[in-house]
Amino acid sequence: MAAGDLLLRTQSGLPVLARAFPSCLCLRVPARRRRGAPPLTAAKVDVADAVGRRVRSGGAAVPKRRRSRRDAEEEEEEGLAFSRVVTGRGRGVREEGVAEGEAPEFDAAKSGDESGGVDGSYLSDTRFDQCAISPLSLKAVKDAGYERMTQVQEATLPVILQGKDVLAKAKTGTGKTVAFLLPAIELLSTLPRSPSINLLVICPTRELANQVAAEARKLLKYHRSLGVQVVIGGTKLPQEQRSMQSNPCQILVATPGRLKDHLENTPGFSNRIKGVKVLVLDEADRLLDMGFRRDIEKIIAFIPKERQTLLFSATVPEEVRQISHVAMKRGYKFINTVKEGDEETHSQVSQMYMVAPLDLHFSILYNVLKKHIAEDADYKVIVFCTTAMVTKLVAEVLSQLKLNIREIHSRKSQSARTKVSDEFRKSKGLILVSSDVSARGVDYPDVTLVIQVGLPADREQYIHRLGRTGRKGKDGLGLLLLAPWETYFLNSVQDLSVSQAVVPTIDSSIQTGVKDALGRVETKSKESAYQAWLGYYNSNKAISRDKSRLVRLAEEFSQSMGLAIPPAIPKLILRKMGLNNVPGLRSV
Ligand SMILES: Nc1ncnc2c1ncn2[C@@H]1O[C@H](COP(=O)(O)OP(=O)(O)OP(=O)(O)O)[C@@H](O)[C@H]1O
Repeated sequence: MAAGDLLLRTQSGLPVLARAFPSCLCLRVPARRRRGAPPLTAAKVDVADAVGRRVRSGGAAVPKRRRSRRDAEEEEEEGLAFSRVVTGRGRGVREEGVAEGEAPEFDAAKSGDESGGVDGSYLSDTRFDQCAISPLSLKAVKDAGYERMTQVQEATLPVILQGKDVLAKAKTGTGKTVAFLLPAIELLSTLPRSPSINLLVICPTRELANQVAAEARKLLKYHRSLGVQVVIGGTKLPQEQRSMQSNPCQILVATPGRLKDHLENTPGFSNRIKGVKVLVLDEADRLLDMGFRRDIEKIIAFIPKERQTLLFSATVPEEVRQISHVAMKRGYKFINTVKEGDEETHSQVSQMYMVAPLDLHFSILYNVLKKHIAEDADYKVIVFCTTAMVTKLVAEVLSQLKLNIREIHSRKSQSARTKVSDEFRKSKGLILVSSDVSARGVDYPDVTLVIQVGLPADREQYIHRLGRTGRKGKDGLGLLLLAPWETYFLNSVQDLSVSQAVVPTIDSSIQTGVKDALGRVETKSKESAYQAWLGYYNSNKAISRDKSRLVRLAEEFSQSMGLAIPPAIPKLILRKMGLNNVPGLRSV
């Protein structure tokens, strides 16, 4: 342990190594918040009690496109789909023992040793060459550099090979993709060659679909008769149609919206899909939640009942188990590799939250990023924001502050998204400002810090976003930045090891820098961000109940961007949000 390192004890009692800032005098042991403990009281940092609240999805101008042609992901980010609601699933929480002045500063340095502190606990003792897979797959697995199976791979492979339906839960970054692809490819390799689609993998985002296809290509390296294709929104439909016609592949990876498009508009496609023997819902809980569920049900109606179905995710809320029969046979097997009493997040990822009024958020964000960059030359950060337009704004402000920023969200063209995603995967010394398009599944190696600004959509989204760091047993850091009125969210993560950090002292140079940067950002970006912010928080049941409070909070957000008065919003958008005639909102 290096000088200056301190041993933190997480809520689960596991020691986590953290290197404290020299300035951090009082580092306390984060206490475990227990289920059933009383609710959080006031925020413990010395900050003014701001008002406000944040909601899911906000929308600037709404383009006229048919719903069926769009991914639910896209709609949410544009504020059209308000079905997915931010909830702090109150379990009654007490914030234990974090007294004023006692919370540690956010430790912006990567915890663990220089190598990233790889621990092998996500791996099992079983080697791939010890299991019943074909020599062709084994060769490909070796070429990919995989020797031992991960725990979820070891647990699911034999069951899937037996032909059973499986619902599998395993922590983020522990190899779920190979866990479903490998046995499915084994099955496919025994089938006679045909132009049918035999394996259909559905993913909630385009980046994830591309990534799953890339992993499949690795595993198919020596299975020369099998091929994989991707169909995702944001690309040219006729091009995909032509490519499927000229080279029909047995494996199809798709996002739901585009898949439906092909079912409705591509001749012969619904026949090809009748050949599906294995259906995979990756990020199953997301695909079965209200945002996607109807699309998934429609798609499933086209697929033969006689099939094997595999549902994978790092989070499987009880509701998902209840409705899993939508996709699976009743006798399915639930394989949960998260041990009883263990947390759904990784113990080697230090999780902190900070509470501060909105008008400090840009400065805090800048401060934390600067410190992290100074501490870690190989920094690689993802900053998650609530909506596409808020993401754009935050990226613009941070770019103005001369940080090395890339931006990704649903309003970017697919080619720009793919370019940024590929670059971020390969790079270090980069900050990705992202909406929830990067929240699930995407495997960017060596992310050193994940910052979540504002209320995550729900507990699951918090876990998945955090899961972009600490993959494959490596160390990581997570920071959740909330306004005082957002702390109710902590109730829903009270069983995770999330500790409070004090708000750092923001010196005047940071404040001035942020103010100037905001001054250089176009008013249009701020207007769009305001509108999106309003839409997002308006979709939060708890907040939208009190419209005058919502309006007040939106005004606070508008002020935090340096606007003197909140922007006017097109009448049509206000009507779509159900906010027409709400006092305090201006319309055009
Ligand atoms: N047996 C293995 N040994 C070493 N690395 C592996 C093994 N299997 C998969 N990996 C690698 O582990 C990383 C994480 O895998 P993957 O993205 O499938 O995780 P995941 O569990 O699906 O994560 P998430 O919950 O975030 O979607 C990938 O880079 C993958 O190539």
